[in-house]
Amino acid sequence: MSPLHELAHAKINLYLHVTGRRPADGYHLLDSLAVFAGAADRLELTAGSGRGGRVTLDIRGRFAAGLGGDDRADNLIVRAGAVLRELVGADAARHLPDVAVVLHKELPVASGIGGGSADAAAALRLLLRVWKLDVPRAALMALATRLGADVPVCLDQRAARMEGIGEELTPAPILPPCGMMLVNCGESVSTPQVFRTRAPVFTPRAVLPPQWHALADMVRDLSAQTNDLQDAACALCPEITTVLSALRAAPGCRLARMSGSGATCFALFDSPAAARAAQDAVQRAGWWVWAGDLCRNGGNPAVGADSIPA
Ligand SMILES: C[C@@](CO)(OP(=O)(O)O)[C@H](O)COP(=O)(O)OP(=O)(O)OC[C@H]1O[C@@H](n2ccc(N)nc2=O)[C@H](O)[C@@H]1O
Ligand SMILES: Nc1ncnc2c1ncn2[C@@H]1O[C@H](COP(=O)(O)OP(=O)(O)O)[C@@H](O)[C@H]1O
Repeated sequence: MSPLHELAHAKINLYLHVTGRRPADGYHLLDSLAVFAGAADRLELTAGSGRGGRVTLDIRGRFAAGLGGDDRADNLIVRAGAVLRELVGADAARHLPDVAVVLHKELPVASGIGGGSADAAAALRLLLRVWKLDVPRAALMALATRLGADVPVCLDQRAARMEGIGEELTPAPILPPCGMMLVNCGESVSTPQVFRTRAPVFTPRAVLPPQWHALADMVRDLSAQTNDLQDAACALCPEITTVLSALRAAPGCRLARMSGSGATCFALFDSPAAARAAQDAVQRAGWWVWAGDLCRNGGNPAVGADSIPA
């Protein structure tokens, strides 16, 4: 059988408000607009002849070393296989084909763009296909949430508003044409540490229109919103401030901000071409720079339906 392929796109938080805390576990409640950039990891899955639904993983690509070590059990791709086997039950899992996955890791690790979550979601999409499973959408979303708060939004890879801890998804405003640049300085930032370091204040949820017709409208609204984790991340990793200054000085930049808990920052431009044209002005030694378009309309209509077709 020839390999199946999936792209795991970078998730960008255009704004991120911390609106409260969950009493049960202290997790922070968020209001965030997540969009997906063309930048992506690539997954390749080949089914083997063995049975039992085992998932083996080989990691290659620019950021493979960031996921070092030979023990793959903790990798979100392998864990996606484990939660799906658990869902179908031990008896049925015995008959599932073993699979070999190759992850081409092209997104920086632990960098606020949800690469691990996107990989987990891509693995779920591939496993549902190769194992011919028909899982109702609600069950799939619950399973994705167990893997991480960002995994549900990565299943569809469609722009969405995220609330709760990320698992409450509603459609995003229709986005205007624009281009995006992403810059990561090479330092990973710890998400729990950023949450711990932030000032203990909350921001109300944003008011969003159903559509932004032009980039200027979206930039005007986003300018009134914030990433509430940015100051804490800059305090922990001062180079983020340098990245933001470089993006703001780039020709054609309309807005620059950090994504998620950092350290990756994004900038918006009038078009993908304008973003690409500004790339050289921003590039510094050791920085990862990507420029291009957003994913539009989502890449996975199969998981947009009520259930996953076999
Ligand atoms: C901040 C966001 C925004 O999209 O993105 P990233 O920076 O990860 O891309 C996410 O909410 C990241 O969610 P997730 O990826 O599940 O975070 P994890 O690494 O599992 O969280 C690690 C720790 O951060 C804290 N945490 C995380 C999420 C949240 N809503 N409240 C929290 O308090 C908790 O202490 C948790 O144990
Ligand atoms: N396939 C994977 N890709 C990236 N990180 C992974 C993966 N599997 C497990 N992880 C772990 O998940 C953590 C968060 O990674 P990632 O999703 O890249 O962060 P972020 O959401 O901040 O961009 C990392 O500390 C990493 O060790």
